Amino acid sequence: MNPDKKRLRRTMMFLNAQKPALIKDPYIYRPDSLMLDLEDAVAENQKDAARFSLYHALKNIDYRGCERVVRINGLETPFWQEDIRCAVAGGCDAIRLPKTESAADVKRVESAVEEAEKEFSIPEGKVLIMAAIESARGVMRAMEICEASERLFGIALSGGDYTKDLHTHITGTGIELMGARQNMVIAARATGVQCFDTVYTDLDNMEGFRQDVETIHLMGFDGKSIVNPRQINIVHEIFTPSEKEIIFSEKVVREIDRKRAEGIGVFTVDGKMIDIAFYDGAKRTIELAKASGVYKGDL
Ligand SMILES: CC(C)(COP(=O)(O)OP(=O)(O)OC[C@H]1O[C@@H](n2cnc3c(N)ncnc32)[C@H](O)[C@@H]1OP(=O)(O)O)[C@@H](O)C(=O)NCCC(=O)NCCSC(=O)C[C@@](O)(CC(=O)O)C(=O)O
Ligand SMILES: [Mg+2]
Repeated sequence: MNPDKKRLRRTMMFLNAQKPALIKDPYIYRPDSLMLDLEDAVAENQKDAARFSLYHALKNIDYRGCERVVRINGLETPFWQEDIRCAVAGGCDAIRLPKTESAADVKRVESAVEEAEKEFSIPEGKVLIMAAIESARGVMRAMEICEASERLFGIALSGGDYTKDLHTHITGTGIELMGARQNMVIAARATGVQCFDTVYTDLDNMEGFRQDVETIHLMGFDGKSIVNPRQINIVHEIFTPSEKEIIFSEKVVREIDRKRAEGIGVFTVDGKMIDIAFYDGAKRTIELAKASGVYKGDL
């Protein structure tokens, strides 16, 4: 398995691949992933120019550890195959397929990526895939989409197009996204891939943004698509375990190991009932703290 499938992706920041001012140094904001967009941020008559900038940016800029995902145009357009060739030739880490509706959609992208890897002598399996789900049909097929390819690391909800398909709109309350969010995060967990929430476009409403991120964090998402560097710190703060959570998780892991050796199954830590069911969650918190660079312990 490509180890990058499981990498940390709290923030996945969109930027227009055509705009030199945006693509020249976005790593300075330290998002976990960059999503260089060839789709909706690029006007129809600018697709060639955007691909040209994208290729040169991927070839020449050191993005200093930020993952480089390229959002290609949809399969219903004449652009997507050339988008994949340019992205793979440039050395991207992953392809984001918009408007995914079925496993067959993912497989078409998988074949094109395989061909491009051969054509440009890229090691086989290097380029990963993520699928954005932007319709009711896609949400209902989330599980088959998650299982469509060994290269697929995750699925992402795209709320703008999805709510349009649902005959509603983004309200800021999250009510209109509830069913899709729940269905997608369950499908992702059931199949062992990651799950990402949609963008929040009301850029000046930071309190609303914080509430939105807190909600999706509690729902079990791995991270969020974002559109602006001002959104990064809030997502990282909420998705990075706090010192208190890390210390408690360490105690839980150590106590479960100790008590298990003594033949004791249920006990308390800091006044809270603990048994084996808490082990994996505590371990996950420690792994997340390590991946986020905030772990100082020795577990
Ligand atoms: C919104 C705005 C124009 C505001 O610009 P402003 O300049 O007013 O912002 P400021 O805050 O003033 O910027 C302060 C400094 O940060 C720099 N800076 C800003 N944004 C940056 C960035 N993204 N990357 C790097 N740098 C950035 C800026 O250059 C400045 O640098 P400097 O001048 O040096 O100080 C800008 O953010 C932006 O373009 N965002 C990305 C938009 C985009 O790609 N949309 C398509 C994807 S969504 C979609 O398609 C819907 C979806 O498909 C979604 C789904 O799939 O989930 C669905 O269906 O829902
Ligand atoms: Mg969209």
